[in-house]
Amino acid sequence: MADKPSDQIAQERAGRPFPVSWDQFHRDCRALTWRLNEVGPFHAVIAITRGGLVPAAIVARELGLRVIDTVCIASYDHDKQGDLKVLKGISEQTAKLGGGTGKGLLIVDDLVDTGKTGKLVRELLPDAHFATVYAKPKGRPLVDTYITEVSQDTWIYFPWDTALSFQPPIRDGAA
Ligand SMILES: O=P(O)(O)OC[C@H]1O[C@H](OP(=O)(O)OP(=O)(O)O)[C@H](O)[C@@H]1O
Ligand SMILES: Nc1nc2[nH]cnc2c(=O)[nH]1
Ligand SMILES: [Mg+2]
Repeated sequence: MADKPSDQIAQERAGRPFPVSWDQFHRDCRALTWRLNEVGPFHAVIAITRGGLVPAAIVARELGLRVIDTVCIASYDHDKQGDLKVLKGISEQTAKLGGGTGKGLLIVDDLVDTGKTGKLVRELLPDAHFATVYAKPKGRPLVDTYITEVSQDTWIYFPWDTALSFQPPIRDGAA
């Protein structure tokens, strides 16, 4: 049988679609930074790629941090989670700043869902502060600071994954 198109799979998976605009995302990142500003100071920001790159840039700008590193992890193929792969860890230089355990380092990701990614990063840097913009209930206990909680059956659509498109009128069956 032919595979379903990926947009159909995403639609079926998206029990509750939660689309986020650039404007909203920027606002939520700034709200996250207000909270983080009370917790720091931090030596460096570590973005979990790729989704963490955008919030990390905004948070780093607002906190005045210029040392930014990445942990590169691949897990979801679009909306299906496979095995986690650490494609790249943090640099030796950043590891030193965090005393080997991540103390004083700020890890940023766009969201936690099942918490698998967060758990892996926590194992790498147990004393780092882990912040996400959005959190679903299963992953929430792994996060130190987040802004908005959404239900586990929500699928968040980020502005870098979406584009404006025509919507049929509600009366004609639009969701
Ligand atoms: O809590 P979890 O169930 O582990 O899911 C959360 C992770 O899933 C997404 O990343 P993804 O692996 O899709 O890669 P991307 O950031 O490159 O889009 C998201 O950006 C988080 O990093
Ligand atoms: N875009 C997106 N990626 C995810 N990865 C895990 N959960 C989600 C989600 O709700 N939205
Ligand atoms: Mg990610």
